[in-house]
Amino acid sequence: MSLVTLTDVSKSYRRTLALRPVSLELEPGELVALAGPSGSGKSTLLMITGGWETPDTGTVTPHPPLPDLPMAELQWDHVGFVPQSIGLFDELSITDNLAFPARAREDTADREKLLETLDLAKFAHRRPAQISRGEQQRAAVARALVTNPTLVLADEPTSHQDRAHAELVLIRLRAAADAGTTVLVASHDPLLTQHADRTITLAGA
Ligand SMILES: Nc1ncnc2c1ncn2[C@@H]1O[C@H](COP(=O)(O)OP(=O)(O)OP(=O)(O)O)[C@@H](O)[C@H]1O
Repeated sequence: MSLVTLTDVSKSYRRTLALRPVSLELEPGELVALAGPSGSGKSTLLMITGGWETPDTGTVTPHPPLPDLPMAELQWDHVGFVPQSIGLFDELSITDNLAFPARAREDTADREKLLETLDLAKFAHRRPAQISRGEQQRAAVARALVTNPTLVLADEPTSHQDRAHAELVLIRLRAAADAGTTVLVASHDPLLTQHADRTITLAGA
């Protein structure tokens, strides 16, 4: 039984076709690479999957263990998100940025270990403005994983990483998938295919 079913979802913004109709099933515990040329709709598909954008056509259906609720209501408890824009709280330390999604959860990841795995331990008490863009991006990955979510949607999570740190990010996402989390990663990074179970490629214009 799949975790999420997308059926014929498509989206346009005025005259721009952002996403051609696409159907896909995400299975529990798989890491899926979402590829395709710039502008083919990868971010749009992630936003639709997470319920933050409404498709013009088609449906997004969660299946157990996801609750039968609109996808947008499942963030952060069930759905972790790594946005392209990173989107950390500026006024909170990295540790507190992780504490925020974890606040209502009993079963959360070990935050110290998570930060260590992503080479962030020494930045735990700094605020986002006091660390580099790549470090901020890895903190956004940690935030998405801290609740041990059922589904992670990650938009270009290695775009600000050097090769070694990109590997750390992908290894941690792979570990989440191996532990049962479904992970959908939009990326141009060729390293991703080495860690993914399969690749879905969106057609360009
Ligand atoms: N809010 C918006 N208003 C108008 N057009 C938009 C909006 N969001 C996305 N688009 C357009 O929709 C298309 C798909 O955008 P999207 O960001 O989903 O592509 P992408 O495959 O993620 O691109 P990239 O690889 O460059 O990040 C693009 O042509 C983009 O310009």
